Amino acid sequence: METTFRGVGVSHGVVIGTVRHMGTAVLQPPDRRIPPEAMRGEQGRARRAADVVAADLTARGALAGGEAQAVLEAQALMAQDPELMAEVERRIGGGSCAERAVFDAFAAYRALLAKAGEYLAGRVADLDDVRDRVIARLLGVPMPGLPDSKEPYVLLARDLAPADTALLDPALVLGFVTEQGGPTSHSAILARALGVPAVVALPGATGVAEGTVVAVDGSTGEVFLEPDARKRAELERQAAAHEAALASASGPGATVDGHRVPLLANIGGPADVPAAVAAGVEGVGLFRTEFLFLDDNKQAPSEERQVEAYRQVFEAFPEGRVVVRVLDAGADKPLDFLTPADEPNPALGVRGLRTLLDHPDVLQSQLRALAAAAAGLPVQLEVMAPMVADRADAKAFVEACRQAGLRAKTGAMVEIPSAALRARSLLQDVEFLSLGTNDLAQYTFAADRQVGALARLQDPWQPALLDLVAAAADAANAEGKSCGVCGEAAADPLLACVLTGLGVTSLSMGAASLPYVRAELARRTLAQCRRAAAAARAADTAEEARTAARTAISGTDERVRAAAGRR
Ligand SMILES: C=C(OP(=O)(O)O)C(=O)O
Ligand SMILES: [Mg+2]
Repeated sequence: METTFRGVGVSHGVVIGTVRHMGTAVLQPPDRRIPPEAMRGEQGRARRAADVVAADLTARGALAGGEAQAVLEAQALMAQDPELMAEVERRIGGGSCAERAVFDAFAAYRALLAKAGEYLAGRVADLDDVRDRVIARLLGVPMPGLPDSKEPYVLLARDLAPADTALLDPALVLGFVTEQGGPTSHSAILARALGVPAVVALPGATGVAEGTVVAVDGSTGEVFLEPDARKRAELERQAAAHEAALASASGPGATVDGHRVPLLANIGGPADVPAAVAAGVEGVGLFRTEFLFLDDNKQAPSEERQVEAYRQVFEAFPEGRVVVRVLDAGADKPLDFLTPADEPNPALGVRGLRTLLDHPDVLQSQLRALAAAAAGLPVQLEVMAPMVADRADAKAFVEACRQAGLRAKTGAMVEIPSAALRARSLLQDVEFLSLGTNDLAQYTFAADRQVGALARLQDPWQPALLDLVAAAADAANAEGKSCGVCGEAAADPLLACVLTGLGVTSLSMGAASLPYVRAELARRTLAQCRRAAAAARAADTAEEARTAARTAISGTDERVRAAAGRR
């Protein structure tokens, strides 16, 4: 029978596929004692498990080829190492069960390797992986790490760490569902970057059995187990209608009655530029520069390296607008050489602009590199600071830009409620605002964005968050300045219309979301967007705001009819 679960949809689209689990590393198996008559059988079980793991590693090596093959073959040899197997059998002879004997024998071998200098010590991680695989095989649980599958699948996991996601093969992962993570977590941002449907914060997701067929609707957050033929047909129809709507919209962002809302890209470096250009973005609304600094946790990258990376991005958008955010270190992006190690609450500590004002040399070097990279190019460079709290912060940032000789528009990110409430005061110094709704939600609701259990409070449809967006947009409007959104809120098509109705002047998002936002905006008039915005703000909960906006926006409008008549 079909069962439906609901989590938080974070990456659009519908997909139907077979579930494969992300395996977790094996914890220490209990020391179950076995009677003497079971020992031979147990030794055979251990040998067979090691043989199967070795054969599997060799087969995967042959498939991968190159350097990966050498590594996997070396691991296969470890699994069958005669001395190691003899030690496993000796321990089983002493009364240990196979899982525990493997765990203890590998631990002894591991200690030897770790002591044996750099090269062998580097192989400790490979040895641990072999141990976890043999134990997983003995326990009959999924292998650790990403599933070994040649067939495309829907990945189920408690959460996905950046290290796991770096290895994801977009050709195999049809979509994913996680138990933890909120709309602004790593898993969600990655899903959007890959362009696969995803649902996060779904309690009990990992309880769904391997091999179950599921349909994942990344827009509504619904996950259907074993959908029947009728449900599949309905979902496929919806997906096809969606694709057709996407294909019909192109060009710059605008409502059907011609109110322009530039659609810009969020990028993390030059590697994200091709996808952004392919999606037809009108520029970059958020260039997160942290990527350059994360390579080396001990020092800032040289000015020359920075110039090279920035220039690559600027050259890709000749005459386009590129909004660069200066380094946002601290909290979820700590850097050893900048972030204090002893903060009791790093999200409320020295991060973002606060870090840079404490390290003016790092800020000056970055601003000089930006100026040098833009020199002689027609790019419209805008530079903004993360985590601006008040006018003193805004003033200090503008002054730093002036000192570095940077000729660019200067702006402030609105990520702290104080900045939204006093936006007009910030705008006496900066030339534009950009709403970072991920952090703005975190600080408005005192809800850590990394904690999946608080997903309800990080929902960007929360009316209190919409009130703060309206306050910032109204202030910018009154000052004749721009106010964009570059947080994940801009990637939700219906919410993008609401933000437009609230008066924001541009929307910046991961490239994969852009066609959905463009298509939705192109179906609505500005008046409809405004009605949806008013209805959402009048609601009391995020869920009610979503429903109210959906109802308000779908009412017919004279200008829609007029626009349709002209076509
Ligand atoms: C865009 C934002 O910045 P980041 O997600 O990089 O903190 C935000 O906080 O909304
Ligand atoms: Mg932020």
